[in-house]
Amino acid sequence: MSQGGRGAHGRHRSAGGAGSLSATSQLSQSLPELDVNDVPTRMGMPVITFDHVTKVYAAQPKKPALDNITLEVFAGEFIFLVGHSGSGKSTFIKLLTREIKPTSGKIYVADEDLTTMRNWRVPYLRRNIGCVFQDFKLLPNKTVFENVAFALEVIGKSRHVIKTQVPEVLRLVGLADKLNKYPDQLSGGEQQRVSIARAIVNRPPLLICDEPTGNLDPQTSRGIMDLLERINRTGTTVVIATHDREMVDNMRRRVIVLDRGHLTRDQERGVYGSDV
Ligand SMILES: Nc1ncnc2c1ncn2[C@@H]1O[C@H](COP(=O)(O)OP(=O)(O)OP(=O)(O)O)[C@@H](O)[C@H]1O
Repeated sequence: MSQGGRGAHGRHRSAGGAGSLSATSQLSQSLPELDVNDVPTRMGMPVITFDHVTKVYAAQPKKPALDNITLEVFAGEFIFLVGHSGSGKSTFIKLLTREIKPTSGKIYVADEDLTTMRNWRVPYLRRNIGCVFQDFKLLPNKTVFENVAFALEVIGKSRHVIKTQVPEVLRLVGLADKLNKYPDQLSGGEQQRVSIARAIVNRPPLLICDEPTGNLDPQTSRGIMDLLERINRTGTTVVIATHDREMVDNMRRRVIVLDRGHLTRDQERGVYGSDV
């Protein structure tokens, strides 16, 4: 076990000032898709770097939501982020998607410095991060196909790309026969599969899941975790915030424990543990 001692590189990288096309290609170049048989851990550039990150919300000035967090996540890793309610997991995720900024410290996603990133670049960052939530967040008046297609439409993909990629990703998540169903015609597990399909249809190198099995029974949860593991094997880096003890203990992946904003454990092939 290591206690979060990886140490960030402390690099100072420029966000660059190029136009939107260049911004997209820079991000996708720096967040490469890996081959199934070539999933290095701890090699090359980290996908995520937290370098002495502290986040203090104005409403709680004396109690940092995250306190001096330093860690690195490498391409192809599969990580559980665990901790009691209020320990800082959602804050960690919101920092990664640049929903919020740290009070101090540096955050990099691939080579991009999120702390100095201009607002206009944030949508390009988010194209490289798929997000899955506990409550699925599907559009109720769109079909399964349309929900997934919408994620491509909003980033300007052509009809040809949509017609090819949407059925392909729905096959991958096991929903090829539900294309024309509406969310309320699906089980919870199926709805979560749609939301995973939507998150990965643009092939982001990083997938972040906030309590993906929180609303699901144990058997359905296992199916969702199998799917996330399969996605990880294609090279996608997966970060999962969860309270699902059984899942964490069964899967034995890297476990990062937060306790009242502190990183208290960073364990290879970890368990949920009695400190959570
Ligand atoms: N917008 C906010 N304003 C003020 N304090 C906040 C805000 N969001 C979160 N906090 C506080 O920051 C701390 C960390 O909260 P956070 O939501 O990150 O925890 P969490 O581990 O995700 O909890 P849960 O498991 O319940 O989702 C808590 O003390 C919380 O009350």
